[in-house]
Amino acid sequence: MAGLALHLKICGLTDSDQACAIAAMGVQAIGVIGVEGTPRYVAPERRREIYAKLASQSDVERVWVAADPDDNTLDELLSGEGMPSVVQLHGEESQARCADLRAKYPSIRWWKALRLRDDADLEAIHRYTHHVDALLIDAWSSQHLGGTGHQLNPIWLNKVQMHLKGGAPWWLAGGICAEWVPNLDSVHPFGLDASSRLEISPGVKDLARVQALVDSLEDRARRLG
Ligand SMILES: O=C(O)c1ccccc1N[C@@H]1O[C@H](COP(=O)(O)O)[C@@H](O)[C@H]1O
Repeated sequence: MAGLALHLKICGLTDSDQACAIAAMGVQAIGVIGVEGTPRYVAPERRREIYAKLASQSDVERVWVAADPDDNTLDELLSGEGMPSVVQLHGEESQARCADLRAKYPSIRWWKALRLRDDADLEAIHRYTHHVDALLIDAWSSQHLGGTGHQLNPIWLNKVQMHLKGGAPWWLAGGICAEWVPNLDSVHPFGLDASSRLEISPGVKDLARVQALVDSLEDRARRLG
């Protein structure tokens, strides 16, 4: 994928063949959901199969999306074949918890998802940014932790971006798809994280929509070049 300036993570995969097909499109990260009771949840053994197959065929980041994982779960899942390279914390983890996990598992990269509603939520950026390897900025929903397709207001994103300056690299999530890319001209995340707007049904991606997003990022990179 020559010329793609923004990194791309495709999240919510449930099938190893589809995960590998998307990795082969040149994306940098593939996410699998480990939050029980959510529509794209994949059980631990199957997650391991997906990560193991990805690791054998590509060098993409293998992201485990978790919400408030306990110590036993972490000890069990962050060892052996088919482990993730990144844990994306999508729950209520405090900044102290993030710092502890990062110190305890230094070979894993720790990303913290922040679900933002309004200006009052922006102080969280400053609390977390020096305790994680990356932040993931997502849109707020009162009912779901993620995977909602809700998009952040592109004008407000300019303000969000000012708070992120000088901190950890950040990924932008929330309803990302090819049609949304033109909103990014003045916003410069490290990468984009896309899921539900690329789907046929929860956990099943439409590869044509994934390819359209890849293509639109290449066009953007050429245009801003
Ligand atoms: O996708 C899910 O089902 C999910 C469940 C629980 C926590 C996080 C989840 N998804 C994360 O949310 C972002 C944004 O999704 P979308 O593009 O707005 O649908 C997704 O990439 C995951 O990281």
